[in-house]
Amino acid sequence: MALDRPLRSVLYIPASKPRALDKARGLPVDAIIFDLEDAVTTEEKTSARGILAEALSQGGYGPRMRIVRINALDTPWGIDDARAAAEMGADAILLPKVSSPADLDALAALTGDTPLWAMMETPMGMLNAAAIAAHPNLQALVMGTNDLAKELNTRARPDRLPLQAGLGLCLLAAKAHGLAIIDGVYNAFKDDEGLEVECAQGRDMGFDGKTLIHPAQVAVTNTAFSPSETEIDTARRQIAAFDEVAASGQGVAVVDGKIVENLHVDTARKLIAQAEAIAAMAQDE
Ligand SMILES: CC(C)(COP(=O)(O)OP(=O)(O)OC[C@H]1O[C@@H](n2cnc3c(N)ncnc32)[C@H](O)[C@@H]1OP(=O)(O)O)[C@@H](O)C(=O)NCCC(=O)NCCSC(=O)C[C@H](O)C(=O)O
Ligand SMILES: [Mg+2]
Repeated sequence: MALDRPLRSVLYIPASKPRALDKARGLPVDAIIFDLEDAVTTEEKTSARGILAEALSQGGYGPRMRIVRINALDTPWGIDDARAAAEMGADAILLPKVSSPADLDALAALTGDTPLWAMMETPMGMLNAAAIAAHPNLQALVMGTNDLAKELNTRARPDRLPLQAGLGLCLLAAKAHGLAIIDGVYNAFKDDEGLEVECAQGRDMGFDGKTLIHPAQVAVTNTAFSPSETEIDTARRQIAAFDEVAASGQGVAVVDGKIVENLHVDTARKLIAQAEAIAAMAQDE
């Protein structure tokens, strides 16, 4: 299931917090994950489901993609969450701790045609990433770097070296199957500089965007995952230069001292399309 839209900033909102659910209606995020899992206490699990259903029925989220993260199906809440989420009219349902395609089969049996997203956050999930990404109902992978770090007993490092194998496997799996892939959260939500570094790393690696935990992280992330003015200018000049040489029967142009072939033009056109989609989304808000 291909998903062709901006997903730079994907904000988690605890479904138990009406004030945050309301605030999100005015935030410039590309997508929202309404969370019934880790951000919601055991005592609030059931009431959060009702609060979320009410918020989604009221609407007001505009062009933002709406995803509901349920509890795992082997928890006391998972099956009821899945059934309720399928009735909420969300754009997708996100299943945590997916370790094999069978986890998604079990969810799809409860949710029908609703598109699915998968949290990638267990060692077995990393090893089965290719099989998981091949699931027909799946639209996107979301990295759960907190759970993955816990399972691997890693130390936190700014370069995320201990997580690189898992991040890389999931990226390859997503790209091989044409899925979107969103990077994990940056926990220090008041540290803009650290967030910038981690966003740049994720963007360089090929992630489509980053999951966020606080509104203060939105601006930095949107900027990091948007094409810059320089990139847009270079892409336009590459397309023009290639069209010019192609008209005279040649297959290679040179821009800024670097060759431009048809594959580079594909990348340039994709970048321009992304910039246009971001601009269109901003107008819809
Ligand atoms: C981290 C927080 C607990 C901080 O909350 P709070 O102290 O209320 O922050 P502020 O006072 O600075 O809030 C200012 C206003 O912003 C609103 N707000 C805060 N957070 C959000 C949000 N996520 N979405 C929308 N709005 C938000 C507050 O309501 C204030 O509004 P107002 O009063 O009108 O000014 C809190 O940010 C929070 O709970 N964040 C989400 C945490 C979360 O979702 N965790 C689970 C996901 S992370 C994860 O599980 C990843 C994965 O599974 C893994 O394994 O890695
Ligand atoms: Mg997690």
